[in-house]
Amino acid sequence: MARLLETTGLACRYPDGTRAVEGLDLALEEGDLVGLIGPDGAGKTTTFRMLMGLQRPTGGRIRLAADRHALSYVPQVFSLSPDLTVEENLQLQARLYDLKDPAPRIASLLASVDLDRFRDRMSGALSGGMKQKLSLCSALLPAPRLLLLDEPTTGVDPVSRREFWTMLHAIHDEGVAILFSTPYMDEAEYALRLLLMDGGRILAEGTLDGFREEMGGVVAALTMADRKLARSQVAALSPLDLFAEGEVLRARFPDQPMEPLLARLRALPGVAAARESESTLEDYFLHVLSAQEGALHE
Ligand SMILES: Nc1ncnc2c1ncn2[C@@H]1O[C@H](COP(=O)(O)OP(=O)(O)OP(=O)(O)O)[C@@H](O)[C@H]1O
Repeated sequence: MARLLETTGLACRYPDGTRAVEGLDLALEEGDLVGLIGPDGAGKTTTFRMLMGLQRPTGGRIRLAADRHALSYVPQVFSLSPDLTVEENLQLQARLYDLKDPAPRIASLLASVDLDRFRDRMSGALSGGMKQKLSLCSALLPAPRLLLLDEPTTGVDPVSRREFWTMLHAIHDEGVAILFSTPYMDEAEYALRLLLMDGGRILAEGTLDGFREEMGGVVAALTMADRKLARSQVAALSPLDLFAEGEVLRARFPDQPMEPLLARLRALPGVAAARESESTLEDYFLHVLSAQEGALHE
């Protein structure tokens, strides 16, 4: 697969001393559909801004295989004019990209995201989901080979989110490589490859199945009658990982038959119920973070 973009040791330290990105090695290729997953403040936006040439790196380098127009970007915040209609915004962008005869392309892009009915609506009056679709059309106007999307679904309702992912997959099927960021762990399922980012660094790279295999073990999800008691009782069984997710306690144990383990857990004081669970990306994130903390304290 042809390499589209590569960074080595990419870093950004803001003037106030914040190290937003540290030593990022990233390679994106044709056919890629990569999710950059990390909590608020992980350094995702800063990474995108550096890739787009909007933020000057303070270390490392970026190599673009194709020319800059092969790269398009949908920023996190709606950045088209609210005072222009949907169609006018795209006409303006087409002019900025110096596209010849853009009308048929604008029409087909609007139809592909079901926005053609709203072409005369002021962009500022669109819903969050519709604004996202318009931003997507704008980014696709110059027919990019690589599309960068910074948290495209943050603040979008669940139905529109699903619809947005269907559209993105169609775009990917047409041969556009995609790098998206998200703080939502459940959106990992939409990516073919995952990069987990925190504190300006990539903590892990791979697939959800690969992460599950690496972690190994079996996971039990416990409902607690008494949180404190349940936690200390389960901790006494020396699980590999243990953390609370809302009202549920998740515990990962070494590989073993599930039913006897569940029976043992159900019998513990403070535990109301126990069932088998599949490892999630959140489990892996916490697993990696706690392994790092462990390494720091060794
Ligand atoms: N202009 C700036 N000056 C100083 N620090 C900044 C600046 N912009 C971002 N930061 C800090 O850099 C770190 C990374 O921020 P960044 O916006 O890249 O993260 P993010 O993963 O995109 O999170 P979010 O979803 O909150 O935007 C954070 O600690 C943030 O507070």
